[in-house]
Amino acid sequence: MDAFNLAKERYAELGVDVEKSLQALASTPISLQCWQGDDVAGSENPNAALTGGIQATGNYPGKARNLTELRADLDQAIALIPGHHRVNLHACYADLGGKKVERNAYTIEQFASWVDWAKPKGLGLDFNPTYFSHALSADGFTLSHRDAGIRKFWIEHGIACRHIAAEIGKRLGKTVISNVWIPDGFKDTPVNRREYRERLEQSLDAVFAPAIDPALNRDAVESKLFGIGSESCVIGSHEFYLGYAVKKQKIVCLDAGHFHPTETLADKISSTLQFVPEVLLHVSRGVRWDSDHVVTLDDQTKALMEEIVRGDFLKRVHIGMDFFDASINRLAAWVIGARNTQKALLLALLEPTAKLRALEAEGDFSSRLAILEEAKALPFGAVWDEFCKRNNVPTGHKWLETVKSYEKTVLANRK
Ligand SMILES: C[C@H](O)[C@H](O)[C@@H](O)C(=O)CO
Ligand SMILES: [Mn+2]
Repeated sequence: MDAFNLAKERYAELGVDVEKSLQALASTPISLQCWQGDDVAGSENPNAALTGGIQATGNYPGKARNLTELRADLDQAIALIPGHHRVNLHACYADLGGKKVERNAYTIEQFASWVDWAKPKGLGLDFNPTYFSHALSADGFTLSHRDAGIRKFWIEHGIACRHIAAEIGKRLGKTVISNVWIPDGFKDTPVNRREYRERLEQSLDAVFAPAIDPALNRDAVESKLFGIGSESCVIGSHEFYLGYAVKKQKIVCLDAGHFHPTETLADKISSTLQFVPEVLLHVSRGVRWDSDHVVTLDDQTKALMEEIVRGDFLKRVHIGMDFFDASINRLAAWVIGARNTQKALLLALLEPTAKLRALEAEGDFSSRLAILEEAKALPFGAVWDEFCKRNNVPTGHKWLETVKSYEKTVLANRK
């Protein structure tokens, strides 16, 4: 018997249907963040500084210099990730065609070429208004700004982006998840947090006022603990957005790097989903701070996927990645991060959850712990390899050969 069929038997002994797990994995897309391909430079002015308290560190050669290169890199990375996936766009990746268009005047016209690229591949797209790297966010404030004119500009940008997202959803026939993240915050202790948060609530109400078909676009809000330059206070904190999302029934975006290092996203899934309809994940890896390292198959990511599967939440959780590592091959970063996110999910899907639940319900916590620990030694690798084979992507580290050859033939020519 081959390794996969032996693995199937081992899992079946614990009541796990491997084929069902593989089906669930195949129908769970991962949204690949386009900004990993060019260090969050965007297409408006790729040489402008990245602001908003986020940083891509490293200078690995070959970063995409325009949308054509970025899409080619995405195509190559996606070809090495098993399953069907999505690409997460930021508004600053508008296709301006050499024209000057302000962000509050963006329409589907600036994103039509993304749709044309995605549609024949069956790729879904997600969207984000861009509230950073812009003259009107230079002092670190956008939707909560004390200047009404600046707030108006960013509200208009937010509304424009929701309409763009809805049109993308319509053209692709796939719902777009739009995520609002703003950098607003204080380096030093403010004395009027209240006023900033009241203004943020009013601005968000204005952004979300136009009714949009939820089958085309759904809105998420993303909190943060601190950023570079907003160490003392972030206006859009977790409590702020959780409260807002519960009140307005919006999607809560949980970024793995946006909490205190001793907190885990895993524990937040079931409590958040008790009060809001859906959760969007920014799967990431903070090393000592919100450093946006590439996702590894670490305990945090495994625990996160376990909670989603154990709570039967897969249909209510959108899985996206958010890291930007410029110190390694940028395609490799996408592939490593996405494959690890999927491996963590597969591990969770292969857990003998029904058996464990029954033991827990009986109060037999000794057996629960014993089975949980023994399950860690089950032959998961053979199931992962089978998933890769069925999806015509390389097993093991063989995908690296393709990335290396792409580096030599394509990336090396980008000087
Ligand atoms: C580029 C993204 O919008 C950004 O990373 C945001 O999601 C975030 O996590 C900021 O820290
Ligand atoms: Mn994020």
